[in-house]
Amino acid sequence: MRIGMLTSGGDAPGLNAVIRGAVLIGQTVHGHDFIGLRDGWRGLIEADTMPLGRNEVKGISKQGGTILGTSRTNPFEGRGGVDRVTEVMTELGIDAIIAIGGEGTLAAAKRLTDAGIRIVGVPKTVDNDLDATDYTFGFDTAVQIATEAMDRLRTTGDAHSRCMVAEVMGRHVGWIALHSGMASGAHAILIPEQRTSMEQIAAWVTSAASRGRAPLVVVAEGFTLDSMDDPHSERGLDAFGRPRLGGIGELIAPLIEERTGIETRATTLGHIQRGGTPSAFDRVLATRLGMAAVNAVTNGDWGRMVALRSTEIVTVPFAEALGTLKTVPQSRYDEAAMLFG
Ligand SMILES: Nc1ncnc2c1ncn2[C@@H]1O[C@H](COP(=O)(O)OP(=O)(O)OP(=O)(O)O)[C@@H](O)[C@H]1O
Ligand SMILES: O=P(O)(O)OC[C@H]1O[C@](O)(CO)[C@@H](O)[C@@H]1O
Ligand SMILES: [Mg+2]
Repeated sequence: MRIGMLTSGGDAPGLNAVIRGAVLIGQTVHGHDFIGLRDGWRGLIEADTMPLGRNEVKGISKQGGTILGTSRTNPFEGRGGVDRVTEVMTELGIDAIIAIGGEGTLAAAKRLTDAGIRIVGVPKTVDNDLDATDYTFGFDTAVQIATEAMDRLRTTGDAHSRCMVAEVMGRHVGWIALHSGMASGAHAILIPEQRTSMEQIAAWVTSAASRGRAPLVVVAEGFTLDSMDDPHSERGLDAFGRPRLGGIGELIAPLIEERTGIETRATTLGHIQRGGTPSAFDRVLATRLGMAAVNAVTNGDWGRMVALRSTEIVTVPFAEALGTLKTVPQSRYDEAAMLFG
């Protein structure tokens, strides 16, 4: 079979390991050949391709980013649509597509599969918010990067007896904040799932400072104070028309200072969390997902994505992956909150 492969949506460390795992197992075990579709669905709609063989995937599992490029192109907009996708696949001799992306990419893949296009999905998001898989690759790396940054913020905070606010990614869910905050011993972790008042945050900060600690507050970009209607956004809209988040840390830092009298500084980690070399865990998970995606293509498991369940890689229907987001359960937040202040 000739398999077209694309990466779509925000990048995540491990994308290249998926690509390598798929190409190696696909060529050596199943005799498939591969063609790279550049910049997500755009490459499919515009028939913009690149060679994708053993040579192209040599040594790439430790590289961040994606050798295929990515975009937030909607395959149904502009020149796109089912007829155009079918036309390009016929023209390029593509029998099936492996689409690697988050819930948006998989929603587009589902619509195309429902119309008869042969697609298998690979879940991707640093936010770890896809319900059908226990973990997504990229999350472990993002948590590691964020934890290292917080360890550094704590030493400079200690030196100046300041409160440090660290903003991490997490549009809808607080997994990165919860894990990096727990790992670094944060005095408060603020996540999208839990609206919190400034009074409560100030109380945690004051409590930590009263024991001689320099307070560390970890906040996910999608967190909302109980006084806010929507997550903080000051950077316009993304290519899909959604508010770009970021800046909540800078917003709450002066409010903490005002209420506690403790000098407070904010740092936004931003895309540093998504860049650079993936952790060993993410490389292994991504490689296994890539290999499993090719097995799914070989079996004709169209409309399904590969997923991690416990230690096994399984396949689940797109619909299951798209149902609900995997939010931080109340019990996990309560457990972490016992250590706040
Ligand atoms: N329901 C949908 N139907 C068709 N296309 C969609 C749908 N939802 C999203 N898309 C398209 O898929 C693209 C990728 O989705 P999105 O930008 O949300 O990234 P993602 O794959 O979810 O990854 P990320 O984790 O970065 O959000 C969108 O920019 C949009 O063009
Ligand atoms: O800056 P970009 O590429 O639009 O991505 C930002 C978004 O991507 C994510 O990292 C993953 O979906 C979100 O946490 C964040 O809102
Ligand atoms: Mg998305």
